[in-house]
Amino acid sequence: MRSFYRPKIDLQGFWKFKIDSENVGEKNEWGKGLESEDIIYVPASWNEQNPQWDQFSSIAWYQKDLFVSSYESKKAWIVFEGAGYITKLWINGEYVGTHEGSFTQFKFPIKLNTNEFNKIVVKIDNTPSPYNLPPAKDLNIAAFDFFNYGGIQRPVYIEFVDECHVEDITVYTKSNGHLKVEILPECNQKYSLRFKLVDKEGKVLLDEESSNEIYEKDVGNVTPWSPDNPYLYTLIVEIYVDENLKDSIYERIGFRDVEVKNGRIYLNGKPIFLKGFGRHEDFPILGKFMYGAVLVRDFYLMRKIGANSFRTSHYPYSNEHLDLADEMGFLVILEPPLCYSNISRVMSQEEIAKMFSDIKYFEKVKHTIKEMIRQHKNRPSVIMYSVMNEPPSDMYEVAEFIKKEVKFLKTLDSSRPVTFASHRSVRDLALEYVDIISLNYYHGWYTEWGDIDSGVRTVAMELEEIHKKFPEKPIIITEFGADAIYGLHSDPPQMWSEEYQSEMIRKYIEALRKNNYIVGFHIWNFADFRTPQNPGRTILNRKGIFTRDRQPKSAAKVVEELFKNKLSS
Ligand SMILES: Cc1cc(=O)oc2cc(O[C@@H]3O[C@H](C(=O)O)[C@@H](O)[C@H](O)[C@H]3O)ccc12
Repeated sequence: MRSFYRPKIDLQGFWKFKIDSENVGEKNEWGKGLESEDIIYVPASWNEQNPQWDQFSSIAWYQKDLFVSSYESKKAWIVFEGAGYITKLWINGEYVGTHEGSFTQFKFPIKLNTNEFNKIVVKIDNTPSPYNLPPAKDLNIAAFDFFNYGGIQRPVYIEFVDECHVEDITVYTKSNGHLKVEILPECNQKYSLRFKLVDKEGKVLLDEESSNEIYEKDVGNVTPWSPDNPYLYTLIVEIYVDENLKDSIYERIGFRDVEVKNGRIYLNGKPIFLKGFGRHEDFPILGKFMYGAVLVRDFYLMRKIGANSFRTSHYPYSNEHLDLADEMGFLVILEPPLCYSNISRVMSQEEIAKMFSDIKYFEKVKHTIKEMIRQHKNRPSVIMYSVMNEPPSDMYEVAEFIKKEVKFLKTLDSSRPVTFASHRSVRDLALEYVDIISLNYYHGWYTEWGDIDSGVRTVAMELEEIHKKFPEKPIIITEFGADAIYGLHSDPPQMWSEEYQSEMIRKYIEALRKNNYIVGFHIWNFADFRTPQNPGRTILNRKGIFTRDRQPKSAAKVVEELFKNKLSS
C-alpha cells in the first residue's frame, strides 16, 4: 500500500554506527545516543561497507538525528521495509519496540519533538541462531546457502498520517473485470470512503463513494494482466470526514486469475509454463540491498533471455523488487524465510523433530507469514506461495508442520496455490499437502558428479515415480544447475567449467520437457551470490548464469535458446 498524499521523511543516508560485540549497549543506555565516529550508509547491509565489519554477525547500533519543525495534529510512524535480524528502536531515549525477522516490512508508531532534533537509535542483533528464520549456528554453519548479511538493509522512513486513515486494503480481481476491495479503516469519527480506478492512460474508470468497508464492482471490459501484457491499473482509496480528505492511498493492481486444474497452472484461463530462475538479493558492497538500477538490469536480462518467472528464494524480496515484477510481467513464487537445505549441519535429528513440533516455533512462523502476505497480497505478479525451501520432510514431524502451515496460509489467502521446494524427492512425506509439487534436483552435481547423463536419468526415473503417485499435480523443477567459474573452460565439459554448466542445463531441459506434467523450470541461479565459507564454495555460489556483477557466462546464450525455442510459453 502506497500513498501520494502522506508526508514522508526518507531516512536514507549516512547514519552514526557503533559495534556492540559484548552486548553492553542497553545496560549503558546507548538508546539515549551513541558515542562513535563510525559512519554507515542506509539502506545497505553493514558487512561490505568496511572490510572490518565483513565477518561481523552480532550486535550493532545506528543513530540518525532529525530536526522536525512541525507535524500538526498528525500521527507519525517509522516504517522499516526490512532490517534485522532483531531490530529494537529508541526515540529520544525512550524505548519504542522490537521486531524479529529481516525480510518483512514493519512499523512502529512514534512521538517526535517539534522544533528540535530527535534522536532515532536502532539496535540490530544479527546473531545467528538455530531458532532464527532461517536457522544458523554461526556465520559459516547455516541451514541456508547465502551470506548472513545484517543491518538496516531496506529503505526506512517516517510517515505522517491523520488519526483517521486507511490501515490496510486487500484487493481481489478477476480477468473478467471483477474487483473486490476490503478496507481496514482506522477512524473514530463518521467517515466515508471513495474508490477510484485509473487506467494506464490516466482515464478514470471508476469514481465512487461508499460507506461500506467492502467494495465490489464489475468494472467491465478490462485489459487482463499477463506476462505478455502486464497491464496495471491504479486503485486509489480515500477516506473523508465531513467532506474533508483525511487519507489517500493507492495500489497498482492487475486483473488476473490463477487456477490449478487438469495437472496444469492456468493464468486467465490459459495454461502457463514457468521459465526462469531462483534468485537472490545480493550485490557487491550493498549486500542484501538491491539498488533500483541493478533490479532494472536484472529484469531486462531475464526478459532478453526469455524468462517469465522467478521464485523469491529464500525470503520475501523487497517492495521495489516485486514492484518491478508487477510492472514488467514476471510470475512470482513468493517464499517466506524458511530455508532448511543444510539443517543437519545446525542441529541433530532429535532437535529438528523438537523444533518442528514446538508450538512457539509454529507461532513465530505464522507471524512471519502473516507479515509477508500483508505486504505482498495485492500483487498480480505473485501467483503462488512456496511455504519453505528444502525442509527435511522425509521426517513425520516436518511433514505435519508443512500440513499445518499450508492450512494456516490458506486461511489468510485462499486465492493462490501453494507449494514448497522439496529436495527429498520420492521420500518426501509432505507432497500430498500442496497444490503443486516443486522439486530441487542436483544429480550430476552433488551426486553422480562429473556424469550429467547419469544424473539426468536418475531425475527422470524419480519424476516418473512421483508423477505416478500424484498424477493430478503439476510439477515444477524449482532448482537445478551447476557451478561455473567465469572464464574457466574445459573440453570435454568438466565440473566448474562454463561448458559443464551449459551442458547440465541443456540436458536437464531437453530430457525432462517431454513430460507434460512438468509446468516449469527454474534454473539455480540467475546470478552468482555470496555464501557462508565452506570447502564447497569459492566465496560465491557460482551457479549463476550471470556473474555477481551481471556479466553473462556461456550458459546465458544456451538458456536463451532453450527458453525461446524449446519451451512453450
Ligand atoms: C550438499 C548438497 C547436496 C544436494 O543434493 O543438494 C544440496 C542442496 C543445497 O541447497 C540448495 O541448492 C543450492 C546449491 O547448493 O547451490 C543452494 O544455493 C540453495 O539455496 C538450496 O536450495 C545445498 C547442499 C546440497
